[in-house]
Amino acid sequence: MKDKRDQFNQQHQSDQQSQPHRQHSRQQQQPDGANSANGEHEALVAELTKHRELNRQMQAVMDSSYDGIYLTDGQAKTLYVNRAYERIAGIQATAVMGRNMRDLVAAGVVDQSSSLEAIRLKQQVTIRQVLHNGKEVLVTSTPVFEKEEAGGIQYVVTNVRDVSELVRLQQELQHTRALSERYRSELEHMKTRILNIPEFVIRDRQMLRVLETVLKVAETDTTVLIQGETGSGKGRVTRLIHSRSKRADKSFIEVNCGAIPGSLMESELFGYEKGAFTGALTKGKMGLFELADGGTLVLDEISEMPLDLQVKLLKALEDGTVFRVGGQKPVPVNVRIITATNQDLGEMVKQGRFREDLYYRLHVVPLYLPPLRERKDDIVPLCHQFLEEFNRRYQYQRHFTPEALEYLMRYPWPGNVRELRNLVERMVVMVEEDRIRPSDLPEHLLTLTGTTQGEDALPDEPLYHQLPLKEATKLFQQRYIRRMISQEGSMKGAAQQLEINPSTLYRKLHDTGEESS
Ligand SMILES: Nc1ncnc2c1ncn2[C@@H]1O[C@H](COP(=O)(O)OP(=O)(O)OP(=O)(O)O)[C@@H](O)[C@H]1O
Repeated sequence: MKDKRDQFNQQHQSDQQSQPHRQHSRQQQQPDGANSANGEHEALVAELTKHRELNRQMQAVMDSSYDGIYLTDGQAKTLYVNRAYERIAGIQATAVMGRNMRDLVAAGVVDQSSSLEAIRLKQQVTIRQVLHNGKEVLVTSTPVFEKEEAGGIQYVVTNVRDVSELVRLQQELQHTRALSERYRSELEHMKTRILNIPEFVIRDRQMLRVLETVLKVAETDTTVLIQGETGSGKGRVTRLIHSRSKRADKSFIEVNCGAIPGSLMESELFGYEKGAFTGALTKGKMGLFELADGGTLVLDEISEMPLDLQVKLLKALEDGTVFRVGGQKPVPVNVRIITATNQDLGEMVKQGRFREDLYYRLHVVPLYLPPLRERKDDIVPLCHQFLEEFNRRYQYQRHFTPEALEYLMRYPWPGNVRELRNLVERMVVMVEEDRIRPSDLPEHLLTLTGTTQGEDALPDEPLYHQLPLKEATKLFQQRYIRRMISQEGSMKGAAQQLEINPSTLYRKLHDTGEESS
C-alpha cells in the first residue's frame, strides 16, 4: 500500500512538472484555425488537473488523519487503509489489501467487522473492537450508496479510533478518585485529632468546617453570631472560642437575654450609677460589660433583646464604651462579644423584630450549627462519648447494640445533642444489663424513627411509661414550654402565656440535671 501511495505521489509530481512543457509544445504545434479542438483539449487537461489536485488533497487528509480509515467495497473487500490504521492495528496495509472482511474475521485479524454489519443493516454501525495486538478501538462504519436510486452499497468507509489510551486514562481516573476519597476521609479523621478538641465530638464534614472557622476566629476579636437549634452546641462553641482566644485567662460571662426581664436588662448589661432608680444600690453597680472587661461576653438568645436596648448595644459595640443607667460619662470597655440564637435572625430583621444595623454588626462572622438530624455522622461518636462519660460516672460498662444504634441514627432528635446526651444518661442508669437494646429505648424513639416531628409536638402516651413521675413531668414541661415559645415567637411571650417569669421558664427549659460543661 505504501508503495502504491508513493507511486501515486511521484506520478502526481511528474504530471505537474511536465504540464507547462506540454502546453508549451502544444502551442507550438497547433496549426492556426484548429481552435475548437484545441479548446476541448485544454478543458480536458484542466479537468484532469483539477481531479489530480483533489486526489492529492484527499490523500493528504487520509495520511494526516489521526484516526484509522478503512475502505471496502460493497462486498466488504478491502480497497484502502491509511497510515494511521497501520499504526493502530500494527500491521502493513499489504496484509489486508484486497482481502475480504469475512476472511480477516476468520483469520482472527479482527474479532468482528463493523463493515460487514453496515452492509448487512444498510446503515451506520458503531462497535467496540479488540484488535489482535490487544488494542481497544471504537469503529464506525458508514455505507456509501451507489448513485442510482435503490442502488446497492458501493463502499463502506470505516473510522477506527484508538480508545486504549482513553480507557487507560479512565481507569487511572477511577483509581485516583478512589485514592483521593480514601485520603479525604483519612484527612478528616486526622483533622479532628489535629484540632485536638477532645471535649468536642465531631465527625460530620459540615461541622468540621464550622470548627475550622471557629478556631480561626477564636484568635481574633471579631464579633461572632452563632445560630442553631436548641441543644445543637452553641454554648459549647462560645466556650471553645473563648478558651482558644488570647482572652482565655480573662473573664467569660454568659447572659441569657431571654431570662432577664426587659426592664432590668439595661442596668444588668451596662450597670447603673447611685440613685439611678428606686431600689438601686447606693454606690451604683457595674454592668456585665464592665465585669467582662478584657474578656468575652456572650449574649445568648440575642433575639430576645428589646429593640430600644438593641440601639444601645450597637452604640456600645461601635464606640467601645458604655453608659451606665443614670450615668453621664462613657465608660470604656474592651469586650469581645459573642451572640447566639436559635431564631432565624435574618427573618426577624425582615419582619422588623430585630434591628438591621445591629444584625449586620453582629453578623461579621456568622456560624451555623446544623441540627443533629442533618449531621447523622456525629450521632454514633457522640453516643460513645456520652456512654464513656456516664459509664465512668455510674461505674457501669453499658453499650448500645448495633440495632439500637440504628434506631438512634434514624431518630430526628428535635432536642439535638442535649436530647441525645440525656437519653444516653437515662439508658445507662435504667437498663438492667450492659447491653442497651432497641427494646430498652423509649417508645417515642422507636415510633418516631424515620419520621420528622417538630420539637414542639407533645409526646404520645407511651413516652411516659418506664419513666419516674419526676422525669416524665420534667419532659412534659420542657416540650410544653418549647411549643409555647414557637407559638408566641419569643421566650418572653411564652413566659407571659404560662404566667411564670422568663428566668423560671429558662431554668425549666434547660433543667436537664446535667453538669455544666
Ligand atoms: N459536639 C459536641 N460534643 C460533645 N458534647 C456536645 C457537643 N455539642 C453539644 N454538646 C453537649 O450538648 C448539650 C447541649 O449543648 P449546648 O448547651 O451547647 O447547646 P445550645 O445550642 O447552646 O442550646 P440552647 O440554645 O438550648 O442553649 C451540652 O451538654 C453540650 O455539652
